[in-house]
Amino acid sequence: MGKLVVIEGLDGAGKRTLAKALTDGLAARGAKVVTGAFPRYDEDVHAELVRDALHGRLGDLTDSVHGMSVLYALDRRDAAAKIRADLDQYDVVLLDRYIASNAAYGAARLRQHADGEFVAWVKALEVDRFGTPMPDLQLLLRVPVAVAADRAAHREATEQRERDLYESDDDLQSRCAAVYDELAAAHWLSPWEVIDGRVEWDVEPLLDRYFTR
Ligand SMILES: Nc1ncnc2c1ncn2[C@@H]1O[C@H](COP(=O)(O)OP(=O)(O)O)[C@@H](O)[C@H]1O
Ligand SMILES: Cc1cn([C@H]2C[C@H](O)[C@@H](COP(=O)(O)OP(=O)(O)O)O2)c(=O)[nH]c1=O
Repeated sequence: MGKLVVIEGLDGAGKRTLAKALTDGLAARGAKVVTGAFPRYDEDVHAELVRDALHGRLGDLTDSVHGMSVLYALDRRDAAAKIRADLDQYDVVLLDRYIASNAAYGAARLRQHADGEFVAWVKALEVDRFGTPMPDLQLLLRVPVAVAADRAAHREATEQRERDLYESDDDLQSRCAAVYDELAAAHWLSPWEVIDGRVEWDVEPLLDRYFTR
């Protein structure tokens, strides 16, 4: 049975970059790794709707925090069987964003904290009701909001990728960073490790701690 490892953090924190480094590091240690990312924009109709909503194409849908969260949750519900099959076949299933993204962004939008009603609602929906697999380890890639915003802006300029509704809201990103810190401190759904994303990180100590065979 493989381990379900999740990378969480703000938009532009460097999650995609960390996923690549971890994948390479794990492969070098002989581990079989498969990676994925949520939302699955090009694979799932709910994720497609999320993209449309975040770019202003679904009217007032984005006004509803619960409505948006249900779409993200349905994307993961439809991926659950594949995640389970991958866990049978691989040593590590590495995901860029997962259930905690719904908890952090939704609670931040509602100005709640990690011990509030919304985070409990996400767990009840995704874990208890939908049976989406629980993570084994969650990695919070922690960077100051300004750094994440700069990186997201840089990527927008270099990759011609327009920032979406959440990405362009600095206050939301600040509140979201606070909820992420609380989720990590509470070890919500699994143990969490916090990685300092300001500096050039080294994944080897983390791999030594969790992935020695
Ligand atoms: N440790 C780092 N130092 C400097 N720039 C970084 C670092 N990690 C990522 N970046 C750059 O920041 C931008 C956003 O990184 P990315 O991995 O796409 O973030 P995310 O997936 O969290 O949105 C990219 O242009 C990437 O090259
Ligand atoms: C996966 C997920 C993402 N989000 C938010 C975080 C991001 O601001 C936004 C888009 O996800 P993101 O991973 O940033 O997609 P991309 O960078 O490829 O556009 O959705 C949730 O609110 N809940 C979720 O369950």
